[in-house]
Formats: sequence, C-alpha cells, structure tokens
Amino acid sequence: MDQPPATEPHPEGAGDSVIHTRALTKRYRGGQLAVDGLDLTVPAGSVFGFLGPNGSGKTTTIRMLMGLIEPTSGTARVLGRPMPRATRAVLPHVGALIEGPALYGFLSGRDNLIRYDAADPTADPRTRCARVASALDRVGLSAAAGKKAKAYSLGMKQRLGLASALLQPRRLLVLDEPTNGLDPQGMREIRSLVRELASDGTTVFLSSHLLDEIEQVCTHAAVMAQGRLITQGPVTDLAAKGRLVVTTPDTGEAARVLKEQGAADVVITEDRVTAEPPEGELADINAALVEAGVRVRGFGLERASLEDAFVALTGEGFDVAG
Ligand SMILES: Nc1ncnc2c1ncn2[C@@H]1O[C@H](COP(=O)(O)OP(=O)(O)OP(=O)(O)O)[C@@H](O)[C@H]1O
Repeated sequence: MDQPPATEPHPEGAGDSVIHTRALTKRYRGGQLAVDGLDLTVPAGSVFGFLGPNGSGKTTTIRMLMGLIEPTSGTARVLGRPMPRATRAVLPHVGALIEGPALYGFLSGRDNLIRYDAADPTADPRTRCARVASALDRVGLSAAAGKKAKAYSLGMKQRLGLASALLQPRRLLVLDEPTNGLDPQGMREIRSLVRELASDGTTVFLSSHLLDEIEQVCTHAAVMAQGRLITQGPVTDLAAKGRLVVTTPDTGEAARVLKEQGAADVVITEDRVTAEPPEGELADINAALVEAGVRVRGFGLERASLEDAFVALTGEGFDVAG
C-alpha cells in the first residue's frame, strides 16, 4: 500500500487540515454553477458536517474531493495532496460512502464484504475473513452477517456500506447524506456509529441537509447555500450566541435597565423581555434589574440553535424535517 500521503508541504493556511480547498469552482456543461469559489478547511480529527439544502452543491463538492470530477477552477487538497492529480495515492486512505452502497442483494452481508475486500488489490487474502468479521462487528452486523442483503433494512444496508469503507484503516471517512431515507431508529444507529468511528481519531466528513443531525454529531460544520460557503467553524461558534430572557411583570422598566446595561435589540413580548446580551457578567445585569425595583420572575440565557444561526446568516428558513 502507498505510504500515508502527507509528504508534500502544506500550502498557505492548510495547517493540520485533512481537506483544504481554495476557490474551488464547478460549472457543469449545461452552464449550472454548482460550486462557486469554495474555501473549505476540515481540521484533522474533526467530525465535520457539510450542511446545506438540496441542490446547494454538497455532492458536487464531494465528487471533486474524491477525484471523480474535475473542478472548473480552484484547487482541492485531500490528506495534503492535490486532487484529482493524487487520486490513486489518496483514495486508499479514504473510506467513502457516496450515493448509497452498491450491494448484491442475493449475497449475504458477509459475502458482500468478502467481495469488496477481494476487489482491493492491496488486501491480503489470508487475513480477509478476520478483516470482514471485524468490520461487521464495528457496525453491529455480526448477528445478521449470514442474512441476504436484500432482507436488510435500509439502516442495515447503510451500516453494511459503512463496514465496506472500514475494511482498511482510514484516515478520512467521507459520508454523503448517510442517514438519508432512514427511520429515526436507523438515524440514531448511524449517528452513534459515526461518533464511535471518530473517537479513535479518524476524521469524518459528512454531508447532511439536517441541522439537528449536524448539531448532534459534528464538532465542526460548514454551511452551503446555492453553491457558496456561508460560514464554517466549530459548531459551538456557529450556533448563535443566545438571547437574554427576563420574565417580569415590569417589562417597561426592565427594558430600560437592559438598554442602560448595554443590551441590544431589546424586545418586549407579554411578560418577557428578550435582548442580545452585552459583554460581561450576567449577574451584574440581574443585580441592576433588582436595584431598579424590577420584580424578576425568571432570568437566563436561551440557547440558540444552529438553525437560528442559519436563518440569521441566509435570511431563509431551513427544511429541518428534510
Ligand atoms: N451532472 C450534472 N449536470 C448539470 N447540473 C448538475 C449536475 N449535478 C448536479 N447539478 C446541479 O448542480 C447543483 C448542485 O447540485 P448538488 O447535487 O451538488 O447539490 P447537493 O447539495 O448535493 O444536493 P442534493 O442533496 O440534492 O444532492 C444543482 O443545481 C444541480 O441541479
């Protein structure tokens, strides 16, 4: 097998990143600008969520990263190597699950994996059975390994696809909408599997159009809309800061004190006053309210979700249910 492809010097800003793109652009032949000047940085060891509504350019980006299609312009580096030029050196270190696994329904789960493994010229046939058994075990399919794949639920098929990506040790897993079409139980299984896979240091890059999925499993995320990157960074930074909420019968006076304390965007609704909290100690604001004679029934920060951040960034709602 090739040596881990980390020998080339990193370009400016690539740092310890596993995926790094600069001005990556794809215009399809029909003229459709699917990805527009994308600068993406995926840190090593992250579970990176690539989020965007249908048609925002996620699959096109992934296909460029995997060397399946050529960018129109810009550059993409995966594991420090340029794509698509280094595709043959890079792909053995990448497990990919794109557009659902290709399975033979008439073969058992185990035999599907044996077929996959046999198709890999770098895989030692003498250790094949052990590799397949270990991959089945990692995705929780050992008990169902003898069943024909056509009898598998969609979630089991997805897990079998993941097992095929895990036959070899990988530095990066790329999963395109891994929970698409699954029921809530199947989704939970795949999510906990992703967490587990990431816990040994493998970088996981997964695309999704589900915000809560990204919030639940990802450490980092990038948000796409209409082929352009809206934002990227740690999920905790992307979620909006949250609003200060004061519940009180004295809303007018509370609003006045909050403004005086430097809170912005103060809004009164019934017995609640909400505001963007100022910098500094929240306890001081509470003390100022009490000192001004405001009868405080409730005081706290309402955590905002990634969905709030998305709406704030794009001015659009997000189809959370998919
Ligand atoms: N082979 C192609 N030829 C022409 N246009 C394409 C092609 N593939 C995708 N597109 C267009 O490029 C845009 C981005 O599509 P892409 O599949 O990358 O988005 P996506 O975010 O992955 O969405 P989805 O989740 O629906 O796959 C869309 O407008 C799509 O219609």
